[in-house]
Amino acid sequence: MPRQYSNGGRDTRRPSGSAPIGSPTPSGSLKERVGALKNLRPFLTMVWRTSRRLTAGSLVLRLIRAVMPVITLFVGKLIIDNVVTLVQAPHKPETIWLWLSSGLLNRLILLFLCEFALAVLADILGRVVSLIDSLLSERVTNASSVRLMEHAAKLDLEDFEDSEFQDQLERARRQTSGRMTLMGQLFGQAQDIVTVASFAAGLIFYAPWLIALLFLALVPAFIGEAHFNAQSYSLDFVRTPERRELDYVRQTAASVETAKEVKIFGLNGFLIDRYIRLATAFYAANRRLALRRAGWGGLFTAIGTVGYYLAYAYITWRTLTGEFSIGDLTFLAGSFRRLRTLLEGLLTSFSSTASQALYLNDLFSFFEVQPEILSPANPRLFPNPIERGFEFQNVGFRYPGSERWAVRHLSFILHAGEVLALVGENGAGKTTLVKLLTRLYDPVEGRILLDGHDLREYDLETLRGSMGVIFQDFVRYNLSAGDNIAVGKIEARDNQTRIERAARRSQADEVIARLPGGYQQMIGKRFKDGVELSGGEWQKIAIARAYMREAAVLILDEPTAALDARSEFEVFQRFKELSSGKSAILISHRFSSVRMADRILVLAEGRIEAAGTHDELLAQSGRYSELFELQAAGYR
Ligand SMILES: Nc1ncnc2c1ncn2[C@@H]1O[C@H](COP(=O)(O)OP(=O)(O)OP(=O)(O)O)[C@@H](O)[C@H]1O
Repeated sequence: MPRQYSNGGRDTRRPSGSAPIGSPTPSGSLKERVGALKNLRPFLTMVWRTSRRLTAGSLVLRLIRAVMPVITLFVGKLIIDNVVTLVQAPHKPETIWLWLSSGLLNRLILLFLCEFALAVLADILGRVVSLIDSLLSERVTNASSVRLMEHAAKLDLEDFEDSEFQDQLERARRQTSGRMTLMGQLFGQAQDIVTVASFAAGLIFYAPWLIALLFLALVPAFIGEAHFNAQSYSLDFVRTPERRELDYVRQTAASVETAKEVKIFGLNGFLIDRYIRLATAFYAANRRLALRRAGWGGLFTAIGTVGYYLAYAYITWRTLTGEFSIGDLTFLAGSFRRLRTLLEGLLTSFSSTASQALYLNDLFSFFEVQPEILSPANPRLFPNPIERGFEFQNVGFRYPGSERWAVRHLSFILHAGEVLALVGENGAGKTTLVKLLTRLYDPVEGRILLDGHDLREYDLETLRGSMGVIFQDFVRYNLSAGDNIAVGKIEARDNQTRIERAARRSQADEVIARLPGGYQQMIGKRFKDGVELSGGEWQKIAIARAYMREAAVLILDEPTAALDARSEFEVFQRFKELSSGKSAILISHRFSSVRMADRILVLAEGRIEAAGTHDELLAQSGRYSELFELQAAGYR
């Protein structure tokens, strides 16, 4: 059941592989950008919910700051007018002391003090606002990252295995930190609007049509900005797969996980070439856009500058005719200049806000992806104990996007308390069967029953909680040895007795006893003082996770391939003893281990080819005995 990954209403589903860099979807059209403004509301709600105090603080202080420029400029005008009056006075005192004692300077001194106080206040407010903004934006980044992780945790495995979903996740992940400039920008816009209004009020009083001239002069710059921002977004959007590949290549070329193989195979050159090829394509596309943007941007700004000088000439002329005072001239020219800069900034930031809102689509549309594997409205509780067991009834499953059935017509029962082994060649469908049993996927055909009821009727959390599964590609957590076991039941992380019991059961206790830090020892090489383990040692630790869970169903999907023959034998013998009373599945390619199971299912090409005990299957002289003989011959 292929699903559609939402991306702001655009259909970007395309065949796997990637669009060439610079392909024109999405368009980032005006309609699309205006539509994206709806994202600002949930975004601002997210900011507000993160910290009401900081958000309100930032806004209030910004509003105070907003009116300060016009007041400062006006005080400047009063100072100049006052100076002009004093200069023109017929009898001027001769020394500074006489000036001061005459009282003529009182008004000027007061105005100076005012301007000084305003400058200091503006500086303090500016610093406090940027402090608040940086604290707030860090908190918003953290909060949205947490929300992203929480949401990702709800989604299906199917989602994670889909490359388009990975692109979407990558875009969303970038937005958690990437959009923080947006917050400052929106708040800044609110502040600038108030400042513009205050300057405009002054200008309207003196020369209303100057404002019209100003707007006209700025329109081309605005349209240009909007256009290039949209282009930039669509370039970014279509390049997500390449960007992920770029990150992947960089990570592969330089990480602890890959260093061994990269060195031995001498892959550095290959990886670096690949990186350079991708990065060069990125650079070329970026450069093209940057050059066009710079060219057009320069032209549009020049139009704005012409507008400014026309207005300046007009004000100067009216000052010459005596209609405006020298103070008026400085105030008006200053207001006009500031207004132009502010409006230019505002118009471009409006356009960039609209584009950034497009980026928010990536984040919010990720939150809209809903899991399909869910608990029903009135779920059944997992039976304790399991009475009859699990029954596969004609189960078939195809991976999304695949024409081939990974398993089909599977019908068998895993009885309560039974240890069942699955054997079969690579790709036979063993892991898929386990994924279906644990509801990582739901069957496409048929159904799986637990004690007579469809698995889908049970509460998903308790169902998964009742299963201790270790896959062949289990995770090697760069955590302490104890925590590596505790992840099997993270709620019991502080229960050291339980951790040690699980370790004994999987023989991980012997591994841990040799570690310098014991259970506290950091394992894996990623962090300081980490100790690397051998493949088999990692597996023993991972198997302990299954015991840590103390679950009703135990499944080992071949996490034992790296164990030496004796260890695997012991691990499985113990697994058999410990799973008494539990239903268990073990998957292994070693017949010495498989033969311990109560019953063995032989899978071939997604179907059950034979079933029985070791001896029964040998007697049938089918694939099982053939594979057994092959392996036995290797030891003779
Ligand atoms: N995530 C996936 N998406 C698409 N196809 C998959 C996926 N995982 C497995 N398959 C396909 O399903 C089939 C069964 O795979 P499965 O992993 O169940 O085999 P297996 O018996 O566990 O093999 P092995 O012994 O190698 O672990 C294979 O043909 C494989 O290519």
